[in-house]
Amino acid sequence: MNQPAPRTPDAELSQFRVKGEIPVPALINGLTCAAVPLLVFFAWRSSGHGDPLTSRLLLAFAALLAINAIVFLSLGHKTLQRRTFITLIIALFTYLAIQAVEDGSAIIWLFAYPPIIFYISEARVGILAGVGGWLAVLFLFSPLGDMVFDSPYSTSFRLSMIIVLAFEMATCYILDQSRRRSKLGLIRLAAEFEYAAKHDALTSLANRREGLEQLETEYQRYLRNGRSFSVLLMDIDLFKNVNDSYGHQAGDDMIVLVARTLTDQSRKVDTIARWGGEEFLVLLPETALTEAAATAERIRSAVASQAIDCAGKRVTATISIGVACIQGSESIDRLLQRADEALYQAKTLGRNRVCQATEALHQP
Ligand SMILES: Nc1nc2c(ncn2[C@@H]2O[C@H](COP(=O)(O)OP(=O)(O)OP(=O)(O)O)[C@@H](O)[C@H]2O)c(=O)[nH]1
Repeated sequence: MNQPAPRTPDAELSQFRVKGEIPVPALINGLTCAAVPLLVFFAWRSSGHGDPLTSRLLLAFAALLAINAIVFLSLGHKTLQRRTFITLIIALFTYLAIQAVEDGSAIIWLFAYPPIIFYISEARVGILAGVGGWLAVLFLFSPLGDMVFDSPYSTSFRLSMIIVLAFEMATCYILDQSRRRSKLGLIRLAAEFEYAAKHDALTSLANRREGLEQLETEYQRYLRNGRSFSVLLMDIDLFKNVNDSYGHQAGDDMIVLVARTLTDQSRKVDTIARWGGEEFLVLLPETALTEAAATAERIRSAVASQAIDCAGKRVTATISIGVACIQGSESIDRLLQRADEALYQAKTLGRNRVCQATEALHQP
């Protein structure tokens, strides 16, 4: 009965955006806008330094980043945009490091890599890409890397770079985890608020507002496809006596017991709502009057067979039910009014019974 509020798995975090958060595609486009002129500038400098290969490659990276942004703006494919961007920046940073572009100072741009990679990827990918990048730099600066690439970096620069990069990776990871946890907390809070707004706190059934919403949805479906639906309006008999004789807590227990019985006796497609204090409404989609009356009878009999325990005493309850099936072009209000009239009839006929709102007697 006490269903928890819906939970959001970590993997689905990226599908939600909290207010104020920069969307990943927008961040990538922004970084692209900043990177393209920078790359063109450094390409121009490399050309001036007599390094046409680096110049051409930097221009190629600039062009590919721009194309990636244009493809995203035309197709809107977020995953393609993100993966292409990650691939391009990994290739770019690798080239900057290995070729010691700008007399080796271009490797400092590597510090931009961890915050970007953690922000735009899932946590797992961020860790893999971050640690992978750091290990690649470690290899480049190792004696083995020296043999392969012959880098010009000094020993003290290598040492500082490796340590500071590891420090930055760890800091980015911690901050990113904190950001993700905060976001998850906000999403869960929003889900709990939404759940509380639609459900009754005592029984966890839909509340009256949610019941009316479902009724409206079913009504619109009926207007479209003509498939009738029915409602059961029910009320616990002489409930005031339970409160007066056994206390308010016993009354609450009785309400919970009836709610649980209704849930057990209904289909998954039915909506069960706590309509008022000791009043409930069951919405039966695609159900005619005869079928609805049979369901009501089954519910009535199930409730009558249950009891709550009050200080060792078995206290039973009965309910009266009014059944109505939508007809013609009547409104929801009119349908509920007919169900209410049938419920009133069940009460006046002696309670613990089901009464149908017959079409002949109750034309809209
Ligand atoms: N324990 C408890 N009592 C409630 C709750 N909501 C409403 N009630 C009580 O339910 C009682 C409803 O009583 P009435 O409307 O007079 O009807 P009844 O005694 O059920 O009699 P009939 O409907 O004519 O069979 C009132 O005493 C309300 O105080 C609730 O959430 N918990």
